[in-house]
Amino acid sequence: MSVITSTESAVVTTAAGAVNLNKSYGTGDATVTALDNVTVGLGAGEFTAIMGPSGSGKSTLLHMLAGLDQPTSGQVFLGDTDISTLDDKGLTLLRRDRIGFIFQSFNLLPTMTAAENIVLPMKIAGRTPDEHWVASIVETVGLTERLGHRPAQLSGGQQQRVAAARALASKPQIVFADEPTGALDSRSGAELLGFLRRAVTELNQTVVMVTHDANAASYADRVIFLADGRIVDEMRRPSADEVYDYMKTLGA
Ligand SMILES: Nc1ncnc2c1ncn2[C@@H]1O[C@H](COP(=O)(O)OP(=O)(O)OP(=O)(O)O)[C@@H](O)[C@H]1O
Repeated sequence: MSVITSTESAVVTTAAGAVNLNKSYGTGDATVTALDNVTVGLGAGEFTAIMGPSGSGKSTLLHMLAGLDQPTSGQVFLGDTDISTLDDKGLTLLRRDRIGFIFQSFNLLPTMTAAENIVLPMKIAGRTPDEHWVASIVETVGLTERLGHRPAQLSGGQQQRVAAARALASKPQIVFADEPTGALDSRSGAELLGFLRRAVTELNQTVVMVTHDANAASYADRVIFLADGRIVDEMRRPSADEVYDYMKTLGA
């Protein structure tokens, strides 16, 4: 989508977005509307957080934007590609080549070192990692001393930083993170969020993160609020307190 989104602070190119996106589960009386006519553009080179009460549609929106699930109706764009028109094979290639993922569970291979885990998806895809880029990611994530360690020899926070480095290693167009600090203590969570922040500010990456945590959202450039499957508001560079107070008005 080549839409340019104008904000009070900058003109931002859209990295991904949705137009009139709807997602329902089930049929008849049992139908659940998870997303209700969502239109949104996500800025390139920005860190966007998606917040909202439990069941508001955050994960559903992230899954649709990342090509992990098909919408009931509407369009989803990654750059200029309308991904709602792609078949399963096209979506698989798009996820492999153009998107990075960070999940709550780190999903590292236990028999491989941190360094091997970081470049594994690229090796599987038959791509040669850009060594300079991978080195800058590893340095930014603060893992240079740990590259020869296996996941079991790393703390949870270090494992999640390996997973984050893996997500960014192929220079994806966008990184989607689903509750990336959910399994971390607050200090490890802060380290991971600091890394995502630097990846955007210093390495010009694009990150979109679902979170329940107002403090985590305060690392973002923009926070989008969902309620009952709709976007109800957004804030730019809010403090944790501003996010927390707004979430209370949503009943969360
Ligand atoms: N596979 C599914 N089948 C049926 N209903 C679903 C399915 N996935 C999600 N839903 C429903 O869609 C709505 C939105 O769910 P979603 O997981 O996107 O919310 P969320 O904001 O991410 O919630 P949470 O913060 O609790 O993870 C909820 O009412 C949920 O029960």
